[in-house]
Amino acid sequence: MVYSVNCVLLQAGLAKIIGLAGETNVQGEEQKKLDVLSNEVFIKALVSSGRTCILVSEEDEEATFVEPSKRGKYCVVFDPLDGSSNIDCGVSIGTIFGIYMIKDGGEPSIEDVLQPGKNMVAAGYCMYGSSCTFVLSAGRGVNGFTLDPSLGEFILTHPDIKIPKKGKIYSVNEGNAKNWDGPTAKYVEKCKFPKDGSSPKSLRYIGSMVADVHRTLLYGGIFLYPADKKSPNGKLRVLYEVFPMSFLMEQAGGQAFTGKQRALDLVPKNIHERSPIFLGSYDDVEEIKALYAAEEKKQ
Ligand SMILES: O=P(O)(O)OC[C@H]1O[C@](O)(COP(=O)(O)O)[C@@H](O)[C@@H]1O
Ligand SMILES: [Mg+2]
Ligand SMILES: [Mg+2]
Repeated sequence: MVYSVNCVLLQAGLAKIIGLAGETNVQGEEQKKLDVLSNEVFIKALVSSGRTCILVSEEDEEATFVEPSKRGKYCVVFDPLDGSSNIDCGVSIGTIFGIYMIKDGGEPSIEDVLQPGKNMVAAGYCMYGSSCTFVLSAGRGVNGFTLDPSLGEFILTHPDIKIPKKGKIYSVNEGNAKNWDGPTAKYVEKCKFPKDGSSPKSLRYIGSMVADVHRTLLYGGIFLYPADKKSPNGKLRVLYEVFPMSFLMEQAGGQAFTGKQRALDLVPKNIHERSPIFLGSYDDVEEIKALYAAEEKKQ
């Protein structure tokens, strides 16, 4: 609920607030005004909800520990504004979040969020696009809601989302191709020039994870942000990008793989850790898993 109200506010804010904030975040990335604003909006709302105890945001170097008088049992990890580079040209962006729960009566500690993604109790995202879409899983399937601006409410428009078992689209930043490892390069080659007589897959890449994953969830296919020679751990952040999207994919019948293991089994050592990620339709992820397994056998 807190999330959906804030997503309405952010959608409204998008019309007015574009441009740079003049700061960089902890990861050395240029912050946009909307990165800063959305971070403040979510932190304030989550603290005042009285339901949270630890907040981890992409935009803050350290986790926020909620003061005892306002504390609840949930830890929220979030990317307040995903796809910042697309703000100024009006392309879809979003908010991604995952939720952990501390044990009853326990004193919150950073270990409560340095947990594998499979321990999340819920995850979701909101996409601010041609419509404002809220996708949520509390561990029993995935549901999609669309904002009705006249009511100011999200309406259940996509009940029980299931990702197609196999897709016809792959989504990756091909500008990094010269630095990819063997299995990723082979997989993309297969997408473009299949040798089994099937049709080539179409390439679609927006550069906002939330939009690329949303399309993958609804239409099927695969989203890849692999490791490369320049970024051996990939680019996307484990806690608030990789885990929530992997959680949703599995709940919708798809898979999420890091190149080494099931993504949701990863145990992050720090709150801004990164990981390569391949997620989407079950059969498509199965193919890339086979290529990484073959590569491992060779070594
Ligand atoms: O421009 P690249 O290297 O393809 O990276 C695109 C990825 O970076 C991101 O924009 C990172 O998210 P932020 O905007 O939250 O930093 C993802 O949304 C997207 O998948
Ligand atoms: Mg992001
Ligand atoms: Mg962001």
